[in-house]
Amino acid sequence: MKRADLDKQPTDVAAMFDDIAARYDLLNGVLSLGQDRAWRRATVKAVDAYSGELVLDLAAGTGTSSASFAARGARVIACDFSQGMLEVGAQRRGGASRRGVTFVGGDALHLPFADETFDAVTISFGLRNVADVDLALRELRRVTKVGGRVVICEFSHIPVEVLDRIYGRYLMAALPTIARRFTANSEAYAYLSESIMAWPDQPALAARLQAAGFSRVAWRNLTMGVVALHRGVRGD
Ligand SMILES: C[S@@+](CC[C@H](N)C(=O)[O-])C[C@H]1O[C@@H](n2cnc3c(N)ncnc32)[C@H](O)[C@@H]1O
Repeated sequence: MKRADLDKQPTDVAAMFDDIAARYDLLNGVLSLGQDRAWRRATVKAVDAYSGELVLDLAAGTGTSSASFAARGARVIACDFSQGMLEVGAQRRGGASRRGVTFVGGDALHLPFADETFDAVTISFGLRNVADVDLALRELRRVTKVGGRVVICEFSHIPVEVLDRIYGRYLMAALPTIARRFTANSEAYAYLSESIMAWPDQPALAARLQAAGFSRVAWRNLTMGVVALHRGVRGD
């Protein structure tokens, strides 16, 4: 059983997701108490992709969100460095390039795309897992066209302290226990809890987006801040 630690060594992270790929989407629904669908709908709305646009869905995993962007007519590159996640995604869609979604292997820290390629770039529940968040943000900016947009959907923090503490208890105690019933690799879900607790809050992530060169940065809380949607624009 593979699990990553908070140093997020790329080989450990990729191996962990290879390991859980087959049950990944099922577990998302269970552990989020069904909220994941609403989070994805909000992300699709924020990306606001339209017909003819080229969208990068980075750390796309099995391409669950990528499919929703493509359903609006955009062409979507679903990029990830876990071969296992990409394979499950391609299998479910009947091929590695089908119905507007093309699965591509690639590392967020060295994106295999030319400068200013995409109309919009987005990453859902992926940024928290990369070893160098600031480098990944700079890479996202590099491949975005001038005037293009970035949308980050990531677990975050509930701004009301007492609620955040209760949520922290769910993360550290209940979540791995529930995961144990559904997957042989419950250790991966202990990593999930730890990495959420250690993740920067909403204003701190916004500051890092700005430091990476995005402008008009703003965010919106979903489920009281359990998840936050950050967005920004590449200004020049
Ligand atoms: C929690 S999953 C999210 C998958 C998908 N975006 C979703 O919303 O279901 C995190 C994904 O990030 C990918 N990932 C983590 N670090 C990465 C990196 N440096 N480059 C590319 N993908 C990465 C993992 O392989 C995994 O598929």
